[in-house]
Amino acid sequence: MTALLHVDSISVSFDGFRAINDLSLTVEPTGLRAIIGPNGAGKTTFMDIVTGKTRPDSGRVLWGEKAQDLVGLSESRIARLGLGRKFQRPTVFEAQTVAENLDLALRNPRQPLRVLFARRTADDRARALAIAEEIGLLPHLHRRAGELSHGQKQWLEIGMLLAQDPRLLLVDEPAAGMTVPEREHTTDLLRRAAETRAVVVVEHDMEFVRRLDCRVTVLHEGRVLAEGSLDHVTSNPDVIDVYLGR
Ligand SMILES: Nc1ncnc2c1ncn2[C@@H]1O[C@H](COP(=O)(O)OP(=O)(O)OP(=O)(O)O)[C@@H](O)[C@H]1O
Repeated sequence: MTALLHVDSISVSFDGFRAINDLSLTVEPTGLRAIIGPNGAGKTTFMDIVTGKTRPDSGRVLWGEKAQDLVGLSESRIARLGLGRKFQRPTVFEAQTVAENLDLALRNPRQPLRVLFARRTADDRARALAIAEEIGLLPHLHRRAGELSHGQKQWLEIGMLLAQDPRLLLVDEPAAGMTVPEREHTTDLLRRAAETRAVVVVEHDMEFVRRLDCRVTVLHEGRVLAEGSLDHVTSNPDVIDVYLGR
């Protein structure tokens, strides 16, 4: 299978400090991947580079069948190519209802002109309902997003990203601040989303990562320290030393 994303030997320094150090990493077109690692390992910087927020000093970020290099492209251009990013804190439109939030996302897909000229089609309506059901918010369609629980806001934002049908979804610490049932729902949601696209989850919570039941990449000092199943990486002595503690 051709990789969807191939990060090839990227490095970036901030004030002489190498936050990403010759990092190479490959993401397949479908499935879940968890990225873990101690504070300062470079997880956020990795996502910043892939999404065009930070430009690497060297290396390439190759995307899709044509291995297009994303380095130097704007964040909006990269998003339009099919990379969606979910930040840790939910950023939904609090004054709008769940339905309105999903509508906005559906009318703001990867073609920016569509948002200007779009009329709401029956198809959009059906998709909004399908997404609301998928994220578990069908009973809350007409509530303002600001009234939702933290977990529900996170699901709404994931739904808004799914509305844009990204080929790769990058999700930063989705389980933070969630109750146990909310975490279980989030796991299900991400796993289903990963049936048809790549989903990369940066997460500290090892129980959550275990539930994701996927390939895990451990970052340390800006490079890959270990990769494989969670059991494989957590039995690696280097990972135990730098991340898990003895
Ligand atoms: N814009 C910046 N300017 C200076 N240093 C930065 C900048 N961004 C990141 N760093 C440094 O780069 C290193 C990697 O940071 P990064 O946020 O990517 O780590 P992380 O793995 O996401 O950590 P955490 O788990 O704490 O979020 C850290 O030492 C951080 O202080």
